[in-house]
Amino acid sequence: MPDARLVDTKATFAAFSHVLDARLLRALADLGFARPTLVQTKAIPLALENKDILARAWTGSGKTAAYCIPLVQKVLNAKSGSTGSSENATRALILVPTRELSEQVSAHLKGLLKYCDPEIAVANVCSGNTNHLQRTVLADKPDIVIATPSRALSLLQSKVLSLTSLDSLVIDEADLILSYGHDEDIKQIFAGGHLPKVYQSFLMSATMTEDVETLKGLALRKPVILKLEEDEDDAANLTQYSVRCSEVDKFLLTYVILKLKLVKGKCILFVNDVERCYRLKLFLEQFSIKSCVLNSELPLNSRYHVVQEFNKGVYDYIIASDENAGKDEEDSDESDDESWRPRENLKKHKKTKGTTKGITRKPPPALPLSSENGMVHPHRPTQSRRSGNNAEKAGTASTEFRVA
Ligand SMILES: Nc1ncnc2c1ncn2[C@@H]1O[C@H](COP(=O)(O)OP(=O)(O)OP(=O)(O)O)[C@@H](O)[C@H]1O
Repeated sequence: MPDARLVDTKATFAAFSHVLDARLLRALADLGFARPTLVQTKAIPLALENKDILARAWTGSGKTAAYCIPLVQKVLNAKSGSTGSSENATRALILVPTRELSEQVSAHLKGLLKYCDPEIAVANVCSGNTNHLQRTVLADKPDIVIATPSRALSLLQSKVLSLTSLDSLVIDEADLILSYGHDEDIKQIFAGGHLPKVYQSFLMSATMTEDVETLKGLALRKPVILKLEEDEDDAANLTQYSVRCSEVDKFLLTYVILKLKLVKGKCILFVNDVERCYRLKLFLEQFSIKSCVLNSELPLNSRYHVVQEFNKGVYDYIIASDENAGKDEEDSDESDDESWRPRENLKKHKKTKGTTKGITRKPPPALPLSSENGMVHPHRPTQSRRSGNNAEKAGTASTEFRVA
């Protein structure tokens, strides 16, 4: 449920009955969506007028439905035969940075399509299905495809996915997608002749970053820009402290900070490389401070296990490394886990130092972590950042600090 301040109290979904299919309205009612959020009120009619949209609104403000509702409606229109052919064709592609998000979007669409099944088919090609299964699913030309850019590109290049009938392209989490190492893939999707000449694009983002500007140039033509957040940026909610000390004192200082509870509650400690994770863990163990280690050398299952243990309270401290272990993730099963990418916080941190631009197929696959109510998630939490802030006020959220 979005923050009450993000809901449009003057609007109802019923007011969209002239543009939205009754089945969609029924599904929205079943989902408990009585009123649209602000971003939905603005985006839905504009999207149905085929405008390119850049929507910037807080996490948890309902951006997913803001593009999914018009997407579904447009597919229904196209399939009704009045505005197009009823032949099977992929008409919408939703690009997301991580598999986790693809699952959320897929679940959301499933709810919206409750009464349109089987008329509209959705394929989430980020999920753990085998290539063979994905080929079979895509052979039926599902109406809506959800993919990470790397997956979409490989399916396009192998001609398993065809976008010749594409009506709508969505880039969700546009502020994160490039920092998750997808920049080359995205460029190739746009430059590789995979897209038709005319289609509508949506860029959905929680923040306005240089990456969003880059994507805007690539994906949008004369977009309507919806800016539905206050001019408050994340940094306004953060306090950053730094202590200059010698290398030999760093671990000791970390111990003192934890021991004296200068940092309260759960804590994520960032270090520069994998080896240092273990060194700091061993160091803290000498003082009976238990911690767990999280880095890109651990297998996927272990990483999730570590995060779960942290969330359950088995450990109060995660020592995490940003270092890219350098393994070729492209062909392994784990390549699907694109949640193992730098966190937006890290990106912003680097940005302030002016070092993020020109990302190629990098970047250090830092951490899939974000914290919400003290819980760590392998992805940015879906709740409003504001609720995260409240949690911090309540003293329950985790803290992050860097032992460089
Ligand atoms: N109009 C609405 N009425 C009630 N609940 C809603 C409405 N729109 C969205 N929600 C719910 O609010 C929550 C947050 O929505 P959503 O995940 O779409 O936000 P978002 O802006 O896309 O966030 P993110 O930036 O993380 O992608 C979800 O649980 C969603 O089901």
